[in-house]
Amino acid sequence: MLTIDNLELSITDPDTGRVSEILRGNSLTLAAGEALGLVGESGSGKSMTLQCVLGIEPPGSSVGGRIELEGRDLRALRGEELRRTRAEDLALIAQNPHSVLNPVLPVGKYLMEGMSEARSMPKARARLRSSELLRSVGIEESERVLRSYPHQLSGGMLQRVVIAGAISAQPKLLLADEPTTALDVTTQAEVAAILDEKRREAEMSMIFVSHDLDLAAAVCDRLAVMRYGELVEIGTPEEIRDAPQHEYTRELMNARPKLHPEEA
Ligand SMILES: Nc1ncnc2c1ncn2[C@@H]1O[C@H](COP(=O)(O)OP(=O)(O)OP(=O)(O)O)[C@@H](O)[C@H]1O
Repeated sequence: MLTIDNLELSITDPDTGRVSEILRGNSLTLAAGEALGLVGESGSGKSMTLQCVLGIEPPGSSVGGRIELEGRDLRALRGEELRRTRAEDLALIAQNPHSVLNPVLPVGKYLMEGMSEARSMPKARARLRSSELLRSVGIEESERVLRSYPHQLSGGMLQRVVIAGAISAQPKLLLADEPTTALDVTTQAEVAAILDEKRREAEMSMIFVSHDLDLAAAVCDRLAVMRYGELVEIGTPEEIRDAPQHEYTRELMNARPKLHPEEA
């Protein structure tokens, strides 16, 4: 459903004129309903890859290559078609839920606005649906949460709200950028499990950016390993774990914390 072909990104510094090569001609495909984990160290270009899919790369960027969503050239879309594709077909779950939620609006309003825009739903129906959605991501006191402002809720709760909102728009492709990194460890596992469950139920495709190889392996069908802007290896979590082909993948595997000392 998604094809990325020879994606290149360079960014020119407006002050010095220096050009940095950020992505170096990467290609990958994603099947309908498939989850792909993008892993690799900080600065390897994971977030920038998502930004190119969304068409929100930083000023000074020059992008080469092609990104197709169900045969449509995403980077050629303009105006209303671009707006509609972003609202209906793609959804971003960012690391920090505060970057998505408006601090001066109750979270219920965020959910309802998303729904009314994407699905032209009447308000009362959208409110009921928001409450159902929150319960479906494990939030029991859904009415209280709908009335709460972002600063009144925990990070884990807010990320569940963002996931509920993303799923409700029934996008074709979820783009999750380190969605649990800012949460404490127990909440990380819960939120990742909810994202995984909801995505599978709705049969959505996902690109899951993470520096945590084990977490990505738990929620993804395949892993793509990035280093210095280059995609060095793609495989199933088992292939990556048991038979890594690239030296860097082996380093990444060895660098992860050992949960089970007998693995060492
Ligand atoms: N606005 C920007 N202008 C210029 N270069 C940038 C900009 N944002 C990021 N970069 C550079 O692009 C490269 C890739 O960054 P990116 O955020 O995609 O990495 P990442 O793999 O997602 O890492 P992290 O896990 O730290 O988010 C880095 O070298 C970074 O310094």
